[in-house]
This record gives sequence, structure tokens and C-alpha cells, in this order.
Amino acid sequence: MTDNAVKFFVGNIIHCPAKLQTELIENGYVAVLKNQIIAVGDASTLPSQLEQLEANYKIQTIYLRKSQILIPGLIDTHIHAPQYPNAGLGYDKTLLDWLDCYTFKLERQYKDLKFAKKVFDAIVKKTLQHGTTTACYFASLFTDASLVLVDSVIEYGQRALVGKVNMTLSPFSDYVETEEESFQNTLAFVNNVLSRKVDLVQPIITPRFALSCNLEHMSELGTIAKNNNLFVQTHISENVDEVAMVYETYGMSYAEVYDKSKLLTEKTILAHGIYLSDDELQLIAARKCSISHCPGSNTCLKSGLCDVRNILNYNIKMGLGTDVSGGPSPSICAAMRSALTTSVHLSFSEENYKPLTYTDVFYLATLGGAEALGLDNKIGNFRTGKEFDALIVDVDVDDTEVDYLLPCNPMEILQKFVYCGDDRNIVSVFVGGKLVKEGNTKFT
Ligand SMILES: O=c1[nH]c(=O)c2nc[nH]c2[nH]1
Ligand SMILES: [Zn+2]
Repeated sequence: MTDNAVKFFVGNIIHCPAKLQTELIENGYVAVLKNQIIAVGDASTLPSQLEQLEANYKIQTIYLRKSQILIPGLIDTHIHAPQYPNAGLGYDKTLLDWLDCYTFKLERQYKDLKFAKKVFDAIVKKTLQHGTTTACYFASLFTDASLVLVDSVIEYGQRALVGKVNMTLSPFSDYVETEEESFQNTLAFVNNVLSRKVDLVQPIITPRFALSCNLEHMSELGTIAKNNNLFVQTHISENVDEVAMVYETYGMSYAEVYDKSKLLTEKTILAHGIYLSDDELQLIAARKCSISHCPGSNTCLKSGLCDVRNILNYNIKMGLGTDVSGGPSPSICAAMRSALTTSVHLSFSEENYKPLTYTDVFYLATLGGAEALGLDNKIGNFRTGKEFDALIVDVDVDDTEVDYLLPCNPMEILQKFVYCGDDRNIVSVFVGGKLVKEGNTKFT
């Protein structure tokens, strides 16, 4: 497509204009110039729109088929790129044993930068294939390998936050840093990423969790985040043994440990949060942090059932995470399904519990994720002025899970995609207006 052309996507459009709200723009359009959405509306007003623009711009019109919808790109708020080779493996253990027996052993291998490139290219391509237009990555303990992940996201055109992992406490003497190394290496990583001046990619400060860093170290990392205006990501309250060990180590709750380290700010993304007490949730809400819900991982590592409704009631920002390889699937569509399943299971044991709906998880996967990552001024829905991160979803594609036997209305198409779809139903993926995956969409 020509760069200075205005592209009109015409058809049925679904997005979330606000928290837990879904809007269908039936027979609508989204107009895109370069990376930006310049107009959204009803397709009946298209002739006058075109007339105004035709004098100055080339016009390209992409007509969606009846079996297609245009939706915002999916957002993965928590994923470990180096763990991808272990996806689907090691679920005979729970979190702490899983880390020692499988995860650290794999993560140690990323001193080998050729191996790093192979895995990171694979995970970036795979997540884009599944419609993840933005990913918030835990990269490697090793700075050079973390920069290889930055290379991969830039090469394939994904929007991403990438964090060099920090840990000074580990069972492996060759897989750990001193506090000084961690501080210096993190600074070097941050400066390298910032110096590239790539709009789509930003560094994020990444203390692994409260059992792999001490208070002073976490405070130092918090200072790097503050001085450079960066986001922070870490894990919280994922597993009962982990929560008990944090209390034993610090003599305070998990959230208090992070608060004491000055890590709880409106730029903090906390993964899991299954066992947070009411006091902790109040603290997290007061600090305006976000929580990444990782239902696939919570099930496979047998961590527990996270009550999303309860967390949302505290007005805490929330998105979805695949948490590969705690979770087996790199797909946020699979995470939406898993969030629905978890919520239904919770409803079996709680009276009057209203399980999440397919539109609720669609919100978490799109605008919710953008809010959690502080990117809702740029992406998450189709507001004029935002960047165009979008997917064309089609439920009538040959050789997929979905046989399109009866016509569906647009909301049913979304519902079918959430419950039955996969990457084969995502025929086009756009990041910042650029086509990064092309299926069988016709461009006219
Ligand atoms: O799901 C998880 N994955 C990890 O890699 C990790 N590290 C600490 N806590 C963790 N939880
Ligand atoms: Zn994780």
C-alpha cells in the first residue's frame, strides 16, 4: 500500500470505547493515514469523506467480507520470550519447583546469542501470527540476549515493552548477578534501547519477583524506572508457597514489600495477583498499578483461580497475559478463553457470582491491556488520533476449527472467534498502520 494513501477499512467494526463496554459499528469505516486513525464513522457518510480527501490523497478502500470483523490488535501484558522452547512442558511441578527444575535451566542458555536469535525470532513471529500487536516481554538476565529480543521485535514490527530480567538470588551460581552488575547492566540496556529511538519499543524495568531480589536492590531498580520515566513489571502473589515464603522473608505482605521498595506506581504491571488480600488490593488500587491476568499459566502451574471481577471492582487496571511458558499458548485468543473458563469455575463455588462474558475478556485483551501498559492514549480501540493496531478476523476460512455453516451477525462473529478461533482466523494484522501479517484479504 502507498504510504501517503488514506486507507478506508469498510465493514463491521467492533471495539471497546471504555472499560467493559463494547461497541459495534455496523457497516462502518476506519480511515488510516500512515500509522494513525484519522476518522471513524458510518459507511453511509463515506462518499462525502472521500470527496473531501480525494483532492489531496490517494484513496485505498479495503472492503471486509460479511464473515469478517475489524477489531483492535490483541495485547499480551505478560510473556517470557526465553521460556518459549518450554511451552507445554514441565507442568508436573508447581511454581517454585518449576522455576528450579525447568525454567532457570533453560534461561541459563541465553549466553548463546545464536540460540537467543532463533528463539526470539520465533516467539515474535508466532505472537504476531496470533494477533498480538503489543507484547510486554520479560527478556533475559543477560543484557546482550535482551538486546537480541529488541532486535527481533523491531525487525518484525511488533509494538513491545522489553525488560532485562533482574535477579541477585538464584539456586544457580552461573545464573545470577550481583546488585552492582544488575544495576549497571540494566542502565546499559535501558540506554541502548532508548538510543534506538524506535517509537514502537520501550524498555521496562524487570525485577523478577520478591524472592529473587532484595529490598535495596528493588529500590535501586525503582530509581532507574523513576529517573527514566519507565514502566516496571514483576510477579506478585501467584502461588500459596511463594506468598508464604515472601512473608517469611520480609515479615510483611507481598504488596507491602513492593511498596516499601517504591515499586508500586501507576507505571507498574504486576503479573498474577491471585492471593492478594483486600488490604493489598486497596494498596495496589491506591498506587494505581495494573494487574496482568494469566489464566493459562495459573491453571497449568496449578497456581489457583484469579478472581478478575473482584480485582476490577477495586478499579485496578487489568489486561491479559499468556505468561509463556507458565502458560502453554502464545495466543491471547487462548488467554481470553482461559479467562472465561476460570471465571465459570469460580462461579461454581460462589453464590451469585457473575462469570466474565466474551465481551468482558475482549475488553481485557484490547483496551484493558492498553490501559494496563499505559498505552491507551495510543492504542486499544479505534479512536481518531490513535495508532492503527488492528486485526481482520474471518470466521469463514477453509481448514480451520470453525465451519461457517450458518450466517453470523458481527457480535456472533466475535463470539465465535473468542470461543472457537485461532491464528488461522486472523487474516490480517496491522501494527502502527503497517501490515505485518497478510492472509486472504483483498486490497482494492
Ligand atoms: O509464572 C512465573 N514465571 C516466571 O518465570 C516467574 N519468575 C518468578 N515468578 C514467576 N512466575
Ligand atoms: Zn511470568
